[in-house]
Amino acid sequence: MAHVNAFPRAQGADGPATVLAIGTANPAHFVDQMEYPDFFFRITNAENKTELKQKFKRICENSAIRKRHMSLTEEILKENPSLCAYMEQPSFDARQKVVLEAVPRMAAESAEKAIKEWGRPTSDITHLVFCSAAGLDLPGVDYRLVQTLGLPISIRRVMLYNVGCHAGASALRLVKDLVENNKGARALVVSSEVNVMFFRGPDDDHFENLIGQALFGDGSAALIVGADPVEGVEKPIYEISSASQVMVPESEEMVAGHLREIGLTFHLAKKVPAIVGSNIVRCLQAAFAPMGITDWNELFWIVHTGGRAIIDQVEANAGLAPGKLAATRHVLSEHGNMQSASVLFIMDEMRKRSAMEGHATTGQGCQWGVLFGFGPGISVETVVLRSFPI
Ligand SMILES: CC(=O)CC(=O)SCCNC(=O)CCNC(=O)[C@H](O)C(C)(C)COP(=O)(O)OP(=O)(O)OC[C@H]1O[C@@H](n2cnc3c(N)ncnc32)[C@H](O)[C@@H]1OP(=O)(O)O
Repeated sequence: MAHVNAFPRAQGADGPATVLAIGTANPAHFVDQMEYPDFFFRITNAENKTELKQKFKRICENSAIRKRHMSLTEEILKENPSLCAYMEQPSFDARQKVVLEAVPRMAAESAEKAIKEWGRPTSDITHLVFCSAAGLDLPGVDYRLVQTLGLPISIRRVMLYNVGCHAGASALRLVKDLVENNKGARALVVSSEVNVMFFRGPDDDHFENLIGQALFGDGSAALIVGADPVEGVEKPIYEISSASQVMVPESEEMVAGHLREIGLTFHLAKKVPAIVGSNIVRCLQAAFAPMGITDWNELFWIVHTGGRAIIDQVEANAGLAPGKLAATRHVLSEHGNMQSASVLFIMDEMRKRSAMEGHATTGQGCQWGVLFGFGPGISVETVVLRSFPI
């Protein structure tokens, strides 16, 4: 009988996990946030709900969102009236049809961009982490990506499916463990999100549905992550220095989603922004105790674009100077809430604007940074990043 020592033991990397490339993609179609209330109430045959429309309009105006990219075009919505109903008609099949085309297409596009920036052959990719909150299909989008991108069939795949908005940060936490414990590993991390599962018409008694209709947009982001970058070949962007997760006590139904024949119904409590805000300093203290950092303005910041009020609460509770959340607010404005992809988009925006503004590091001149992912329950992911010189 073979002894257990006959199996090769994984050897750890020397250094920490490092982001080596980032790519993003969105559907070409987008909606102007100021024009959206007229479109939304027209396409859902709800123009008689004038008071509700006025309130929706105010929320769109206060959302700090300029535009959102969407897979759902007017043509698709007209062809599938069940998507425009509130909850009267089963619509799961119609939703799945859009999801099954859009999610892998955007995923492949963002991954191709990341691989191109990275500059090494796809045969060097050893792990694939894929996350999405949209739809279910087997084999999953991870499998399809291996085929489309020509990745090795021996690639080690992990799916983070229907985790929620914090999954982009969860993927960073997971990939840190994967690449630091497998010497030479190179992981492709892909998030691809569409808001197709929960698009629906308005209802007088369910205002939180309309909050969601005002916030979410579609997008995909991909990263290449590995430890010990090869000098002269790979260009490090951020080190993933630590990653932790916490469940906010007694928050089970604060943010919740339930998948039914009518698609995904969700619950958003009014106090979500306040609760997220009141937990921020505790998470920062735990994450930055090893470095002795207590001034949160010393950090560069990446915050999930849950909604303008959530970002405001984080800013106020951490006592941040104006401009600290500029990259986050820019992604909110241009894309809305792209669920798990949002924080990965902000990582990209942060390094690009750092270079454009002439900063010394990829973190707007700061050495250390924090990335916050928020999701259902209320789950909070805190990731400590270290920038690199530009
Ligand atoms: C945890 C995560 O972050 C994970 C996720 O991504 S899930 C999505 C999380 N996002 C949210 O929960 C949205 C947070 N909210 C916001 O960002 C802002 O409220 C907004 C941009 C949507 C609107 O901005 P605003 O107009 O300044 O907000 P505010 O004045 O508080 O609310 C406007 C109205 O909506 C109502 N409202 C706000 N949130 C509501 C909710 N969750 N459910 C029902 N009604 C709500 C308010 O009661 C208010 O109604 P009245 O005008 O009748 O008083």
